[in-house]
Amino acid sequence: MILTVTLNPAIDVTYRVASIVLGEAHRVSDVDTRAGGKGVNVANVLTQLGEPVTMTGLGGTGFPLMQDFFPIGGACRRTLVVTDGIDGTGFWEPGPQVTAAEWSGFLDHYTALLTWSEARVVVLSGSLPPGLPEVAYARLIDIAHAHGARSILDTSGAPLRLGLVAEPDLIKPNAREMGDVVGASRRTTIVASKGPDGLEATTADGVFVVRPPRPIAGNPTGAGDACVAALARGLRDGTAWPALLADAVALSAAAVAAPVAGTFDHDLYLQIRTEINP
Ligand SMILES: O=P(O)(O)OC[C@H]1O[C@](O)(CO)[C@@H](O)[C@H]1O
Repeated sequence: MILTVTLNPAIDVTYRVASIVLGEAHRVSDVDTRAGGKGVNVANVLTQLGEPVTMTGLGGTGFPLMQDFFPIGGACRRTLVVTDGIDGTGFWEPGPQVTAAEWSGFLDHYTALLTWSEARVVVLSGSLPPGLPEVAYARLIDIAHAHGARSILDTSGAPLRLGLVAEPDLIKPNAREMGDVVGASRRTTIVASKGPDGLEATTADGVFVVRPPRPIAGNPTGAGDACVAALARGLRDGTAWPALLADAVALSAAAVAAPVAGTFDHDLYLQIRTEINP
């Protein structure tokens, strides 16, 4: 089983417009509203792939997908993506203020989940809401490792730099985040996402690069989450790096082609997977 952790989930709103012009008013042709946040998107992609997954995190008021989320008193944030079908522009609210008692309650809840769920891989994704310590991810990685689970960390800035101290098994920085991973332990695999140029994995077995066979237009929001879903499945199964990266590149591209984050175009995924064929 794969456990995804979303400490700062969101109600993701996606607006479709004909084109985006700064300083102008826009007529919205389509509105999509759904529960999101990076770990939720990873879990949704894994579910569509038929993989067993459990979601947890901090569920503020108004967050509709409570399941194994730990309830907190603040309101769930919203995020907004405006897309013209060729690209997307995102606006991320900061999230609710989390109290020390809520964080401590979540740590107990998370430890209990790891004890009974037999999670083999824990995916920790996204920003931290206000009030959480910047070492939050390091703490959660330590607990995951103590329960025999492997860990994937997908975040940025101080939570990423401090999370590295706990030696996550895998991180997935983009070009902007590469400066944050300079001190990463040799035990941590770095899968650098290079946008349209694909993925480069620096691993204990060497460096592997896989590029998408052709450019895909659409809404790139959530493509990184689809990539993490493939990496989590591959880490759980011990898939060899060339095949694992091909899977992650194909799933990311198929997510760009889907209109909203947390979904992907299944036919395109299989097609690109065959085209890469490592
Ligand atoms: O947690 P953050 O880094 O603020 O990112 C949140 C956002 O990222 C996405 O997961 C896309 O990757 C959106 O669904 C949105 O909720």
